[in-house]
This record gives sequence, C-alpha cells and structure tokens, in this order.
Amino acid sequence: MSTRKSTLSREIVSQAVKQAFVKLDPRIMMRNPVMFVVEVGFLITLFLLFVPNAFGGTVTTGFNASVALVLLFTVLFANFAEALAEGRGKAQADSLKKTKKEISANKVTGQGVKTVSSTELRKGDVVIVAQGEMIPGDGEVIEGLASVDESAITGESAPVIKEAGGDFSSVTGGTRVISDQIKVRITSDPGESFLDRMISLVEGAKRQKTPNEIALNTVLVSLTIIFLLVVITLPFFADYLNIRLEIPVLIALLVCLIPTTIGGLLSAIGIAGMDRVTQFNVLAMSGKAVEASGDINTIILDKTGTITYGNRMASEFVPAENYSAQEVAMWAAISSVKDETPEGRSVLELLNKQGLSFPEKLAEGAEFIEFKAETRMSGVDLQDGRKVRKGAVDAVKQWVAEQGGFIPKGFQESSDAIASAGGTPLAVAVDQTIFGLIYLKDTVKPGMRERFDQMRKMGIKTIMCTGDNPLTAATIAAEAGVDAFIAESKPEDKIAVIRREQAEGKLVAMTGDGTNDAPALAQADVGIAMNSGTVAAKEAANMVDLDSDPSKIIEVVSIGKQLLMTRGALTTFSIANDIAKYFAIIPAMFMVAIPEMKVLNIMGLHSPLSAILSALIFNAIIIPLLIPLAMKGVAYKPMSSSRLLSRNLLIYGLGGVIVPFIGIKLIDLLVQFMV
Ligand SMILES: Nc1ncnc2c1ncn2[C@@H]1O[C@H](COP(=O)(O)OP(=O)(O)OP(=O)(O)O)[C@@H](O)[C@H]1O
Ligand SMILES: [K+]
Ligand SMILES: [Mg+2]
Repeated sequence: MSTRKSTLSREIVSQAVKQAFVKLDPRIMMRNPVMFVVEVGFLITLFLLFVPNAFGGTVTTGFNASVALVLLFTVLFANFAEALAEGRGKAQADSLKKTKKEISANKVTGQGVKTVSSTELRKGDVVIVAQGEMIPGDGEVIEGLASVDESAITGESAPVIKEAGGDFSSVTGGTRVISDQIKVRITSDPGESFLDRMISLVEGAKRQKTPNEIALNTVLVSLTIIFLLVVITLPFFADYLNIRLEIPVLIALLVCLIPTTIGGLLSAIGIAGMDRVTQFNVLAMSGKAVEASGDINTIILDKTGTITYGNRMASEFVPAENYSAQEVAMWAAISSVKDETPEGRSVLELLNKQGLSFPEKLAEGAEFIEFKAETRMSGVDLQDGRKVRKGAVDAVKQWVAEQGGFIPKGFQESSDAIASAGGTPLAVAVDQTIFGLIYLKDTVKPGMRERFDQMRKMGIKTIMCTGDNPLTAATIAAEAGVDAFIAESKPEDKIAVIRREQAEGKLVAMTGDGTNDAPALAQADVGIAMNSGTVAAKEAANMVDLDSDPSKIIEVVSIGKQLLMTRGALTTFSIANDIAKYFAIIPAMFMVAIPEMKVLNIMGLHSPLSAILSALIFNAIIIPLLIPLAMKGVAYKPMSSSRLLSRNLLIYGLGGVIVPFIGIKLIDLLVQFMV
C-alpha cells in the first residue's frame, strides 16, 4: 500500500500566513460568526484609537491599543489554522493539475480513426489507446487488454492490468498505457472526470459543512448571542453600582466568553480529517462520508480478498468414490480452460505442477460458461454435448441432481473436511456424474483478529458475507474473529443485511468492487469502492480506495472516529476554558468599585486591566497552540463511546478549566510590567 505523504513544507506555511490576512475580508469572515464577532470587536477598538471619546467618556489609549492588537491576532490565528489545513490539499491539487493537461486522443468515428483533443471527448465516445499513450478520459475498456501505469493518480508505481469485461475494466484519464492497446468507451463529460472531482475534493473547493458541523455551529452561534446580550446589558447594572465599564473592557470580556477556541479551529478540524483520509489514499466524496464513518455501528466485509488474501489456490484434487485424482484433475482443467478467475487459473497451474495434462482437443470449440456469483459455477459445454462444471458444492450437487445424477458415498465427508479446515471445496462434475473435488486454499491475513477486537471495543459489529459454504465460512469467521457471518450469500443478500441493520437504526459501512456490489454500496451509509473496480461501483460509493485494499475500511472508520473525537474534545476544552476566563475577568472588572470583590481574585492577578488583558492574550494564543492537535487529531484508543465520553470529559473538561488559570497567571506576571 502506498500512502501519499506531503509534509507541512515551508511553502505551505508561508502561503497560510498570507491567506490568514486575505481571509480578514469581512465577506469571508461572516461565514464564521464567532470569529466575525471578534473581528467587529477589533474594528471598534481600532476606531476608538482614533476617536477615543466616540461613545462618551475616554478610554485608556494604551489598554485599548493592546486589546485591538490581541483581537487582530486572535482572528489571524484562526484564519491561519484554516489556511494551514487547506494548504496540504491545495499543494496536492496543484500536482494533480499538472497531470491534467490537454492531450490528443484517437477517436473512433464512422470514417475511421480521427485525432481530436481530449477536451472534445464526450460520454459514449470510443477511443483507441496504444502503448506509451496517455488515456484521454475516464472510461471502460471494451476491447483488448493492457497494463496501465496509474501512479499519477494512485501514487502506486506497479502497473495494473485492465481488460474488457469483468471487474477490472475501468480506466482513469491521465494514466498511461505501458503495454498493448485497448479500445475505451469514455464514461464522463469534460469537467466531470475522476481527476476533476479529485482536484476539487483535495482543493476543498466544494467543501460543504457537514450536518454535524452545522449543528455544532448553531450551538456556538447561540452561545455567542447569549453572551452578547449579557455583555450589552452589563453596563446598566454597572451604572446602578456607579461603575463605568469601558467599551474595550466589555469587548475583551465578550471575546473571552464566546467559544473562540473551537470557533477558530472548527473548520481546520474538518479539513484535516478529510486530509487524513486522503493521505491514506482514500478519496472521500464528501466530508459527510468521513464523518459518517466515525459513527459506523456495523461493517460488512467479504471474506475472499478482504479477510483472507484472496489468492484462493487449488492445492489438491480429491477424487470421489470409484475415480482417480488424475480424472478429477483432467475434468477440473477442462472446466477451467477459459476461466480467467484466480481460482480457475490456479487449477491449470496445479495440473502443471503435478506433471499432468489434459486432452486439449476435447475442449476445442467448447462454449465457455463464465463464473457468476449467482450460479456459483463455471465450466464449458463441449462440442460432443457433454457439460463440464466446477463450482460451490451445493450448487453442483443441485445441478447434478436436476439431471438425475446422485451424490457419491463419502463425498459430503470429503467436502466437509476441506471446509472445516477453512478451505473452499469446489465440486467437479460432468453431466450427472460427480468426479471429485478441488481443494482451494486461502489464508486469513495476519493481524485480523486484533483489528476485529479493536472494532468490538469501539462497539462496532463486524459481519462477514461470503458466497462460500457455511462450514468454510464458520472456520474462517472463527479464525479471523468476526462477530457474525452469512454464508452462501448472493450479491442481493448484502443489500438485505445492510437494510436489516439500518432498520435497527445502525449506520453501516461496506466495501465492494463489482457492478453487482453497486446497489449495496449505494445503500450503505459508507460505501468504499476499490479503484480497480467498475465505474458503476465507483459511482455508487461515497469513497474510493486508490490502493484497492478492501481491508482499509477498518482504518477509514478509525479516522472518522478520530475526527468526531477531536471535534468533541476541543469543544469541551473551549467551553471549559471560557468558564475559567470568566472567573479571571469578572472579579477584576468590579474590584475597583466593590473592594469586597477582591476575595474573588483567587488568582492574585496584578490589576484589573492586567487581568483582562492576560485573559484575552491567553484566549488568543491557545488557538495556535491547539493547531497541531486539531490537525493531527487526538490520540485514539479503541473503547466504547460512553467510556470515551467520560474519559474525554475528564481530560479536556478538567484540563480546560485548569490550564487557563495557570496560563493567565503566567501571562499576568509578564503583562504587569506593561500596564
Ligand atoms: N472460478 C470459479 N468457478 C467455479 N466456482 C467458483 C469460482 N470461484 C468461486 N467459485 C465458487 O463460488 C462461490 C461463490 O464465489 P463468490 O466469489 O461469490 O464468493 P466468495 O469469493 O466465496 O466469497 P466472498 O464474497 O467473500 O468473495 C465460492 O465460494 C466458490 O465455491
Ligand atoms: K473565548
Ligand atoms: Mg469473490
């Protein structure tokens, strides 16, 4: 697996500094109401610098100037956080844009092949791409086979085979054919290609606030409005007590009380979360998909290729009663002559390895019966009329029975023995006669049990869906440690499982690559399609894994969880912080008029003005201090949501109350010399 690593280069940081100023534009700031209030506060204090008695009375110039400066930095820090989070994606988008240049394409027309620009290609056009040429647009191979270098998109240098028909037919514009020639039907119009989508995704151009973000934003705005009302009414009470509260003091109080920490970091957290997924070579079509993956309750996985290595290899020919292993081998080979699946090819390889051969003449002119997940069989219809099949044992048994054949003695026992060992038995039959079994071996990937244990600790249920028989399924399920399994499942059974779980109010994730996975991928709350898969699968899914590693779903879910946790942790921290600042400022404000308030000055801060300024400075610098946490995400240990919640409340809630007391006290020790 390759991960696209782009570190925070100096270039990105200096761009982010520039962007921090560009984003001061009130039209941009307005999108973030909490920080917009801070900016308005800055503008008022700035105005007061020039017209000190604008609102009656006078303000201390030095203090007012300090407040203005700190407020400006508060806004700049928040803008910088967002720009920094966006920076990585922008850099990546720039390198992708280089891939996306206009190239010439060999378009098939009524009058032969015509050279056109790639920008003129439309959905449905057919092009020919020869060795060394760049594929001019997204499409599906309709003729031929070629190896394709997809490194421009996936970062993976090993070429991949693309061929007409089946699950490896989709090609991406901007990748290069390095051997042979293919005919491709274009599947996207200009501006709507995979590369276009990828660029706008990593660039964040189409980034929309997710439902969770919108909900949190509403809470933050409500808090801001409440505190605004409190601060506006404060002068009336103060008047009654014969205290004059200066405008800069009120603004400082307001900014300390409103949730600026989370308000300033919220969008950076979201962007960084999506970026983490991208770094993992998974393209999320929306931030919503990434978030949803953090809330997943159930993961549907298939067995072959996800939990096991998937290179299910024939390892033994097991004869039925009255037949020899050579006979099984011969019919198994004949049934596999045109079977291009890994299973089919492995049968011929085993035959060679055993030094056996089969009468190739017999298979000449035979009609190929392709393997289908629905029939769970493959084979050939010979010219002499005989039908040769191999396939799942129950499927072949039924096929044989339909033709009046019978099941040999001891056959079921042989089959069960293979299945109980975790292997896949394939029955081999000619018309009504069962000749024996092919023993397909597959191995569970290492570390699966640990991963599923982690999932369980997070409260996530894992269900393995497989087309294999119940015995094999049970063995592999036990070995890998999944919570449940469904055997002999057909593609439509996956949808049924997803719907059943969703009906119980669960959020479901699944991976898939085939066209027949597309409906299930669309039905799932998080559907991850393999980049190697079909166009239909990729369009139905809301994420695409560029490495085509089906087990990556497990990491994607972890990243989603981490995103939600980071947001929760920083919200807790931010609000706890504001409470602490309240206790620093309020006593200081009234200390002058009401000496009894001194007892509340538990921090022993130097003076009322130094107290207010220290709180405001703390409020500003906590934002850049938390940027690394917002970008990297909080450290994450798998555990149940309720334990996680109480743990985070303890760390970030309590920490959020204690840290400002220490921070403000330290800042006050410095500030006292200035005011
Ligand atoms: N090339 C083949 N020819 C004949 N039968 C096959 C072939 N490949 C697989 N089978 C049989 O069909 C069954 C179903 O295959 P399918 O690919 O749908 O599911 P699977 O690979 O077993 O499970 P999973 O859903 O985990 O990938 C297999 O268990 C096997 O018994
Ligand atoms: K604040
Ligand atoms: Mg399969």
